[in-house]
Amino acid sequence: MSRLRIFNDTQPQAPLSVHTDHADIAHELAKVGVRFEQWEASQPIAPGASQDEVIAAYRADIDRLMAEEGYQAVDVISLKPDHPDRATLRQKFLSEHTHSEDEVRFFVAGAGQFTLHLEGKVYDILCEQGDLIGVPDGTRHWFDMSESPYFVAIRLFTNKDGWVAQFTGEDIAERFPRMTPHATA
Ligand SMILES: CSCCC(=O)/C(O)=C/O
Ligand SMILES: [Fe+2]
Ligand code: NI
Repeated sequence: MSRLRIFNDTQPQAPLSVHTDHADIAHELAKVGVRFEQWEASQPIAPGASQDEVIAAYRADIDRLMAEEGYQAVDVISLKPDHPDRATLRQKFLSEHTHSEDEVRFFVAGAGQFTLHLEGKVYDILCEQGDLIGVPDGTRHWFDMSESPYFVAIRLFTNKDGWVAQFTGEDIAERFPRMTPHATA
C-alpha cells in the first residue's frame, strides 16, 4: 500500500499526517508541485529482471513519456534482496541531494521510499508498484530501498548522461525514518 507521511522538518518523531489513499497522496503532493500518479504496471516483472527485459516490456509507456515530455534517456534499477552490492547501492541515494532535472520514476514492481524536504516539511512517500512520481528539479530529497531491496523502477532523464546528483552535505536524512523491508520482499 502506498503511503505519504508529512513531518515538520524539525520533528521526525511524529508525523503531522499520514495518507494512504492514492487520491489524497496525489492531492497533498500536488500542493508542493510533486507529481504522483497511478499507472498500470501491465507487464509482470520480477525484481532482478534485466534492464533490457524491463524496457522491452514497458516500451510503449516509455516511448509515450519520452515523446510527450522530451526525456532523453531511460534506465532501470531492478534489485532483489540477495543483490551482492545492495548495501553500496542503498548508500548511494541515502543522503540529501538534488538534481538539475525533474526526477521521474515509475515503479513497475516492489517498493521504495522517497523522502522530500521542502517548505519546512518532510514528505516521506512509500512508492509501490504502479506509482509514478515526478519530483521537481532542485528539490532536496533522498531515497531508501531498505536493507532488503525489492523493486524495479524505470528512471527517465532529460539529461542524456542519466543520473547526476548534487549532495547538499546536510545530515537531515539520518534523523528521519528509514524504509523497513517491504512485506512482499
Ligand atoms: C527509485 S530510482 C533510484 C533512486 C534515484 O534515482 C534517485 O535519484 C533517488 O533520489
Ligand atoms: Fe534523487
Ligand atoms: Ni505494500
